[in-house]
Amino acid sequence: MVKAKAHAPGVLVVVGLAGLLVVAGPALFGTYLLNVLIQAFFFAMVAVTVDILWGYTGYLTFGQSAFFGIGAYAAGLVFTHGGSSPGHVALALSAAVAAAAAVAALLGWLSFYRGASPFFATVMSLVLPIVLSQLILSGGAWTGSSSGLTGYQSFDLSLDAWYRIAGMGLLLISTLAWFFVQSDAGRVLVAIRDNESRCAYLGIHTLRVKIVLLVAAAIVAGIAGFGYGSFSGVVAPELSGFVLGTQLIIWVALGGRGTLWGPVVGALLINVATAYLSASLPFAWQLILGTAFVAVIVLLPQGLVPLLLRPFKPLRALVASDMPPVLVERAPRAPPQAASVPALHMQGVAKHFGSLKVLQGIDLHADAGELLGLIGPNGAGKTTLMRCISDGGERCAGTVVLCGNDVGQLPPERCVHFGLGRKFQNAPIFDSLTVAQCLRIATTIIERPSLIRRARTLGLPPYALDVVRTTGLDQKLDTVAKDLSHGAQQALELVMVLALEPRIVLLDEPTAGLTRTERTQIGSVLVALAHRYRLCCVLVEHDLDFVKEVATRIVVLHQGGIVMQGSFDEVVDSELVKTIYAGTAQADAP
Ligand SMILES: Nc1ncnc2c1ncn2[C@@H]1O[C@H](COP(=O)(O)OP(=O)(O)OP(=O)(O)O)[C@@H](O)[C@H]1O
Repeated sequence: MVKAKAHAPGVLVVVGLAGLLVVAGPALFGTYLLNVLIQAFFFAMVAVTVDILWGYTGYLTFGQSAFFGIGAYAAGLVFTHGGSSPGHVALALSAAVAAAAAVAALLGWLSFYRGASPFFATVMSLVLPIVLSQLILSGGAWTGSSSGLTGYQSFDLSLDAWYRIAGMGLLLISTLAWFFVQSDAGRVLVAIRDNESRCAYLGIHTLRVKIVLLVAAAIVAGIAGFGYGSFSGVVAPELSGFVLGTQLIIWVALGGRGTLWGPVVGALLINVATAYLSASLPFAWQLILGTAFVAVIVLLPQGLVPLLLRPFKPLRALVASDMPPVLVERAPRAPPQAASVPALHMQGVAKHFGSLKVLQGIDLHADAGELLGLIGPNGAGKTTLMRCISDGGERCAGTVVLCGNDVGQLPPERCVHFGLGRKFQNAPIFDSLTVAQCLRIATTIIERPSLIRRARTLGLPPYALDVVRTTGLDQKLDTVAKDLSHGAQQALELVMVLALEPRIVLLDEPTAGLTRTERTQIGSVLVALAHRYRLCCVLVEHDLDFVKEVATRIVVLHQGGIVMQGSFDEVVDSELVKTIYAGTAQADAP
């Protein structure tokens, strides 16, 4: 069983100091500043959610203000039209949470469907606050229309108590968010931001992850809005509008996207500065703010907080330990299918792009322990065939059965659960992650990642561990993946595929760009995978010498059809294959 690693205790010191400031605040600040800070605390909670969605997951959203507005209006409406008894408070809070969650689930479902671009999701997030503001404006006396709702009673609390509640709430949310983004689950978000389609081929249901995250972020924003509406005794359509949604993004960008500290500092600083300066500089203040935003984006794309914290970089280790995990061997799970079930069975598979027929009538069968070399001239359809095997949505006709499971129209993440692993030609490894973190992401479907911790050990099946050791990756676990040599990146990509414990492995030109030594290493790894560990490997390769060394059977693809199968000698001695490679064969060759 993998044990979890606690974060360095330094973070507790930071949290303790912030907690002291929250407790001592009422003795230090005047009434006006306390009022401003309480409101800023509620806004900062939402800014933290924007940072998790945008900074860590790559989803630029203008819609978090809508959830804040939903929470604020839940308080305003219930307290105005019902009352402020404990039952009404519970009703308002439940309404804030339930409505924010429901709207977020709907928005996520509409925004993150398969094939939707990030730009589309951002546009959808822009639409939500606009629609919600219009609904509030058309609510008449019930919602207070453009004037909003004012003067309702909520909790009977002193200013000091509000300050401490809001401050502690912000501290709690920021601390939980910090543990989350540092955890193994938090690394999954970064992987989605870096390369979402690669995550799908590691079996991660990215759409589900994003929807769940959006719902959680909406609930936090809804609770913050409820707090704001209860404290201020005023709610207005602007609280759910897209201007606030844009301001949230500005606060996050100014403070430092993807840092968590940055959005909190950005939100507090700008809200306090606005409260003091907007009165004395009513016309210039927005201009100053806009200019500062542009200047930071251009000159300090990382934001202000990373710049301010740079001198303290050596102390970072006290707050977050980046020690790589210890690699351990993990016994592979028993395959759910009997050994007699073929690893791959394809029948009548076809693919066309408009009128261009790229694959036609492909019938292919491969068993466990086979190493199939798929060869053919450029444009023969080899990569397209790989895509049809690994993604049910790719082919236009025919069936693909993986380890006894018909893939139907299922997306890649579901095919992975049938035992499929696909290694891409250009190793699209996650840029911001280290080797160890990439490997951890690759084990997501085997070991559910913790939401608050990083595991201290990393379990890999024996064949994956063999590759790690023979290629020296175990010495580079804390190296950022994009800084590896091409050969090491290819090896990492292969280990990530093997960490899934696949029964069938697709490899697209695994030797491209490798040195002779690396090529030999990969060759022996593939032979061991097929013969010793009984995996079925399908290899697309232009290097015929390499294919000869490793493949047990050769399949020749030409103009979208399989024209020949057999041993290497049978294939290379064939007149048909010679003509194909000489470029004179016809599409209707046998
Ligand atoms: N998205 C696409 N839209 C239109 N045509 C495409 C698309 N993808 C591939 N093709 C065409 O399909 C044919 C087969 O392409 P594919 O990449 O599968 O060949 P290949 O055998 O892998 O070639 P190579 O060895 O050069 O990688 C080519 O003619 C290619 O131009």
